[in-house]
Order: sequence, then structure tokens, then C-alpha cells
Amino acid sequence: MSDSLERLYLAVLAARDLDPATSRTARLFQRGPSKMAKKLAEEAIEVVIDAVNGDAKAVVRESADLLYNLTVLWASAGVRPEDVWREMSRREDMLGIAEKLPKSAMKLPKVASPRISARRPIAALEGRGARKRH
Ligand SMILES: N=c1c2ncn([C@@H]3O[C@H](COP(=O)(O)OP(=O)(O)OP(=O)(O)O)[C@@H](O)[C@H]3O)c2ncn1[C@@H]1O[C@H](COP(=O)(O)O)[C@@H](O)[C@H]1O
Repeated sequence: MSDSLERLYLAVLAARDLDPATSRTARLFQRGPSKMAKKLAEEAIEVVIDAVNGDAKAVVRESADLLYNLTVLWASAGVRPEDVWREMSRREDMLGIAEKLPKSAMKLPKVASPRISARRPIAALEGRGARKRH
């Protein structure tokens, strides 16, 4: 999947400077981040509606649109796909699955994921309110 997204990301970068009259991507760049965000949100809602309606084929179609609009927003924000893959790997190393760190240290799993046990114990941050060491 990451290969497809990376190819799409490069295609979006290449289309950025095309004629907005003929390129949707160039038109999105011309209209700026707020339009990109609006389209991304619209696609996310379309995926949700189709999923709630149990229309798997529509979920596939709208998910492709969602990922397209996400790569456009990434490009506009200066985010590269590899930046996201790196963050997902970091989370996987911490927790064994790609999810956010729990807000408090208390919720970290008792048994570290196999990838962690082979490494130095990781001091869990307690989120933004992490106490400073005295
Ligand atoms: N991968 C995509 C891609 N996925 C979805 N879309 C378009 O994004 C829109 C999302 O669906 P919507 O129903 O929300 O859009 P719409 O209602 O048809 O029209 P709007 O309301 O958005 O104006 C559709 O029009 C899709 O055609 C895409 N448009 C372009 N690409 C790729 O982006 C690259 C650049 O293409 P151009 O933008 O055509 O230069 C190429 O590699 C393309 O294949």
C-alpha cells in the first residue's frame, strides 16, 4: 500500500504546477489548504456513510478518493509519506501496534511488545503533562 501512496504522492507533486483548468490537483493547490482540508473532510464523511450503509464497494472507491486528497494535503503541508511511515514505526516499536501512546504512563502494557523487550526499557512519557525530572 505504501508503494501506491508514494507513487500517488509523486504524481500529485508533479501535477501541482500543471494547468488548473485541466488538472484537479493543480486546481486544489491553487485554491489552497482550506479547500484541500474541506475535500479531505468530505471524502472522510463519504467513507463513513458508505461504511455505515454496509456498501463495501463504495467504501473502497471513497477510500481511494480520501487517500488522494490526503496526499494532496500532505504535499501542501510539506509532509512526505516516509515521515508518516517513520511515525507509525516509532509507535509500533513502542506498543507493538501503530497507535498513539496512551496519555498516561499507567496505561502502557505490562508486557512490552517483542520488539521492545529486545531493546532498552523505554520510559513512557505521561503525555504533555510529563513531570520534569528534579
Ligand atoms: N488519484 C487521483 C484521484 N483520486 C480521486 N480523484 C478525484 O477526486 C475527486 C473526488 O471525488 P468527489 O466526488 O469528491 O469530486 P467531484 O464531486 O467529482 O468534484 P469536486 O466536487 O471535488 O469538484 C474525483 O473527481 C476524482 O476524480 C483523483 N484525481 C487525481 N488523481 C491522480 O492525481 C494525479 C494528478 O491528476 P490531475 O489532478 O488530474 O492532474 C494523477 O496521478 C491522478 O491519477
